[in-house]
Amino acid sequence: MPLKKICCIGAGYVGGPTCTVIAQKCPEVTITVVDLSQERIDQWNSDNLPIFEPGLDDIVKECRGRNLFFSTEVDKGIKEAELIFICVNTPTKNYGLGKGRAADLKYIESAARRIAEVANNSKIVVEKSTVPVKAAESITAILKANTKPNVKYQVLSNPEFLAEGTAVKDLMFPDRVLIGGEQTPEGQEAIQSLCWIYKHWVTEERIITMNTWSSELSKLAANAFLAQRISSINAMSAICEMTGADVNEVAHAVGTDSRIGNKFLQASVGFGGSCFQKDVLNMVYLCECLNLPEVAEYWQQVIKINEYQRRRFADRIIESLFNTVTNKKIAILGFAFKKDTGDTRESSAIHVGRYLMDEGANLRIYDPKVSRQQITRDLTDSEDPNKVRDLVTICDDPYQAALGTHALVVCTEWDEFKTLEYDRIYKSMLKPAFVFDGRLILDHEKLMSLGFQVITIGKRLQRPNVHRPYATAKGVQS
Ligand SMILES: NC(=O)C1=CN([C@@H]2O[C@H](COP(=O)(O)OP(=O)(O)OC[C@H]3O[C@@H](n4cnc5c(N)ncnc54)[C@H](O)[C@@H]3O)[C@@H](O)[C@H]2O)C=CC1
Ligand SMILES: O=C(O)[C@H]1O[C@H](OP(=O)(O)OP(=O)(O)OC[C@H]2O[C@@H](n3ccc(=O)[nH]c3=O)[C@H](O)[C@@H]2O)[C@H](O)[C@@H](O)[C@@H]1O
Repeated sequence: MPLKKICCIGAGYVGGPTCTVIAQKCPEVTITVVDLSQERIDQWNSDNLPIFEPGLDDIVKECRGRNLFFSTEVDKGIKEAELIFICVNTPTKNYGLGKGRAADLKYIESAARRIAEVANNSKIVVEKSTVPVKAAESITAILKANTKPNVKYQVLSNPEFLAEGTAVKDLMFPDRVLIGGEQTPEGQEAIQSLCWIYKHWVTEERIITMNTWSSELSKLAANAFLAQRISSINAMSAICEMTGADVNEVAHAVGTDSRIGNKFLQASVGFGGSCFQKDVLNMVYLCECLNLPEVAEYWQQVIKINEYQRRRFADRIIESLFNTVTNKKIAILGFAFKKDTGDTRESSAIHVGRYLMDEGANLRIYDPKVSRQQITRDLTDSEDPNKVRDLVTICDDPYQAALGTHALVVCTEWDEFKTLEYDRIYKSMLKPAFVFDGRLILDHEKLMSLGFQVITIGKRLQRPNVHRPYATAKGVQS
């Protein structure tokens, strides 16, 4: 049951932090995280880790070179390990059958084929990546079809629930660890081996075991439920803006019902991140394949509302700025998909930025953790490569970003945005100076008292003589 050597294929947002925490909690186990990307591995072996996660640097320093190793020697890592985590990316397919909805399993498959090719003793293979139901069956089929004599495999599903920005905390104190496996003696033995790892720091009642398919579906279901809550509160925010209700008050009232709970009810410019959209689309595709069109449509609506929310927010900016943003300077505060991460995958800031650029706005962008290169890559229009050069300035601080602009747009809820010197910012902006708070994090009363015109999500902030073409155009009294 006790394991000595583990390999993790994929040194990304999941593989890196997960194995770092396992290495810290299981000092008697050696863990090698392997990746095809030399650049990523070099970064993991440097003082500049490839991802920003609060608390991660210290643990990496503690374990690296002791029982935690980062390497590009994929085959060696596989050969030596008794248990292999597959933590490769599973993006939405952008070609062929299921394009735009199905998960692309090519990285999973190539990892499985590599294992089958080089393994010369038995392995437990753990699917940690988020995958469609029955992916473990495909991995098993690939492994078994290529099995060498005396090599046996057990494939487990052990989905990861960490959120970026809180990865270390989530890994140290998980709500639950989920392990799915075959309901056979060999399957149960493999499950117990993986349980042995987690039991180093997770109490037994938080380790849930079940059959493989339930485990795979539970991960998709959890993300779909979370995304659905955000779309539900964002749908409410649209009603609030039209009626005078306040979405924070509604969220509070709804969330105090203990059956509903108060988490994930923060209205916003829309959810981003590499997983919610991908996993809900994956669920939609699964339902379509299972000939469940009504169920597919139900989950598709979660994505539709998210797209609607981003578009609606951008439209409010344009309408409030007297129906045109052409040649206007707009400061974007925050580019990451949420605070405390440098990740921009599917960030709503990208979508809002692109909508405004399509209208000819000049963007001045500031984010404390996202690199210039990343912002440039995210906003580059392949059909018009000069657009970013002409319309985007990336700034080193929020004051520089705000200088000479018509409006500030908060896209990420970074704590530092709450305590900026807004009187100084107001003075440096063109008048009327607008603030669009896409995260409901600012002190709106204070901003209005400084002279700002403030527009936010899910709430109408009234001031006499405030220009509100958005509200009046929709027939609402201001
Ligand atoms: N990012 C997150 O917060 C979470 C992600 N997940 C899931 O975990 C999986 C991984 O996600 P991330 O870590 O964000 O992806 P990522 O893109 O950051 O990392 C994946 C890594 O796998 C490497 N890779 C791909 N194929 C390989 C191969 N055949 N051999 C060796 N290395 C290979 C890539 O070079 C890359 O560095 C996805 O399925 C995702 O849905 C689950 C929970 C949280
Ligand atoms: O499978 C995954 O990848 C992970 O996806 C999410 O984690 P993550 O995307 O890192 O971050 P979240 O905190 O869930 O936020 C996602 C997006 O929703 C937004 N959000 C979140 C909560 C909320 O109330 N309102 C809201 O708009 C965030 O700003 C962010 O853009 C889940 O929370 C994790 O449990 C899961 O493991």
